[in-house]
Order: sequence, then structure tokens, then C-alpha cells
Amino acid sequence: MNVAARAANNAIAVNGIRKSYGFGARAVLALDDLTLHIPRGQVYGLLGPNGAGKSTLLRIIAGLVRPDRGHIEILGEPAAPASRRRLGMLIEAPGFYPFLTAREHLEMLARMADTPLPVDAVLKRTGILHAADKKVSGFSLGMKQRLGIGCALVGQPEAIVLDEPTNGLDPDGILEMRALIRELAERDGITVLLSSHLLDEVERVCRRIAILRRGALAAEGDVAELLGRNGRFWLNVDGAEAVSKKLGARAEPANGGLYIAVKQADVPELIASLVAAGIRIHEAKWVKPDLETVFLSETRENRS
Ligand SMILES: Nc1ncnc2c1ncn2[C@@H]1O[C@H](COP(=O)(O)OP(=O)(O)OP(=O)(O)O)[C@@H](O)[C@H]1O
Repeated sequence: MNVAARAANNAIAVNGIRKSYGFGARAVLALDDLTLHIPRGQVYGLLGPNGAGKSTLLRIIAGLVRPDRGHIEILGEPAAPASRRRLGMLIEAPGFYPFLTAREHLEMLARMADTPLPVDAVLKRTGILHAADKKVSGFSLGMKQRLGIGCALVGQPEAIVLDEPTNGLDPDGILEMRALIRELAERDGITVLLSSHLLDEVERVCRRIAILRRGALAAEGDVAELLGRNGRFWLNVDGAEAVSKKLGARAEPANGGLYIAVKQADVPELIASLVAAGIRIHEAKWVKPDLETVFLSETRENRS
């Protein structure tokens, strides 16, 4: 794929973005020459510990913060007011007019959009049709969050950026919101870039993720591939101690068996050699970690 085709294939491209806050000795480097490409039509997750730079990145994409250097492309065009109109955003706790209704908020935004969706369709989609004509002052946090997503959707965006979209939702609300987010990508082809602290949520909802650590990329890739890459081979054998001695540093006793550092391609040979040495194997399997394990190993502070 040539450079132009690849650029057009990205919903959002983050190219060498650097951003620091403050000056001199007090300056804080929030993003450190970050480059990231978010493909179209998927749910893409942005993860990182507190202070890793997630909000700064989302705010730069939204045009709320100016980077020191680097540039952003949105749907193949340089980030500018025109290209940002093709993005829907729910970035900071959405500010609503307390005495306007949900419908009135959406109608106001629909009037400003080039190709708005029907307001009733948005209310239905976000699960607040029943409260359409109630004043927002009486809304719970979860209803406000839904209305915030509705506001991001009403302009019929090609991509949306959501900062912690399930914040404040109850367990049922979280499930519904996850389903909505997946549907936006799978049914409507909308790219979703979301940040979240909830790793199991990201594991379930996102196809691809980036893990930020101190403003730089600690890991990036397909969720399935990242989990697979961090998988470990586990053996339950008779005489684990003797096997551990035989394999040396490659073996690590755990859970009544042994984790073995081995490439997938070398597993048949490993098993054959153990069997040839008279070792009885009861169970052999690849154990895939959950995203939390990958996240912790990629962001642990004692790593270089
Ligand atoms: N307006 C600001 N002025 C000064 N420093 C800031 C400002 N905004 C962010 N920072 C600093 O920049 C770094 C990155 O912050 P940012 O909020 O982007 O991280 P984050 O990953 O979103 O964190 P969290 O998960 O806590 O929201 C942090 O060290 C933070 O203290």
C-alpha cells in the first residue's frame, strides 16, 4: 500500500506529536513524539496509567490543545475545523444547559450539522427516547453520558472519539453502552477511538489498542495478537522439580506445574524430548493472559 492509500485508510493519524505543559524546570512532557495510526471502521482503545497522556492526545485530536510539534490527520486530511466536522467527540464531561431537554440539545446540534441524523433516531439509539422531553437538570450521570454520545452522533460522523464512555453508568448501562459502541463500528462502519481505564471493557470492545506510558507508545496492536504474543506455555508433569532442573532458566514453577519459555514452533520438539527422557506429561497448554496482565507488564515503572 502506498503512503497516500495508507493515509486514506486511517481514520486518525497521529504523527510525531510532542506536547509539554509549563516551562523550564517545571515543564511536564505529556506526549513524547507519539506516532499512532487508527484504522477506519474499528473500535480502537487507548490505555495507559494516570498521567500517561491519553487525555492530552484526545484533546489535541479534538483541537482543544495545540501540540508543540507534529501533526494530526483526520480521515486522510490535515486536522482543521473542516475535517473535525467529520468527527464526533465526547471528550470532557459534557456540559449541558440544565433547563433544556435532551431533544432540544440534539436539535440545536442538528441545526449546525451538514448532514444531521433525525433527532428521534439518535434518542432511540442512545436509549433516552423515553426521557427526550425532560430537562437535563433531572438527568442521572448515565443519562447525561448517553446524551453526550447522542450529541457526538447527531452530525452523522465518520469517526467518534470517546473519553471514558462508560463513566458513571450502572452495570446494565455499561453493557448497553458496550453493545452500542460495537454496533457503531460493526453495523454503521463508524470508527470509534475510546480511552478507558476498564481493561476488561477494552478487551471485549476494542479490536486494536495502544498502551501509552509516560507519553510514549509502550505497546500497540490487535488485542488478540497482543494477548497471544504474551501467552505462556504451561506443563503439568510428574517430577516437576527434575524437569525444572533439566530446562534451567526456561522453566518457572507455578500453579502445580511449570511455565516454560518456548516459541510455539518449538513446542513439539520440547514435548518429544521430555517424553524421550521418560517424563510423564499430564497436561500441556498455552495460557493466554488477560489484558490486565499485558497492561501491567507494559507499563510497570521499573521497566527501562
Ligand atoms: N493543563 C495541564 N497543565 C499542566 N500539566 C498538565 C495539564 N494537563 C495534563 N498535564 C500533565 O500531563 C501529563 C499527562 O496528562 P493526561 O491528563 O494527558 O494523562 P492521562 O493519561 O489522561 O491521565 P488520567 O488517566 O489520569 O486522565 C500528566 O503528567 C499531567 O499532570
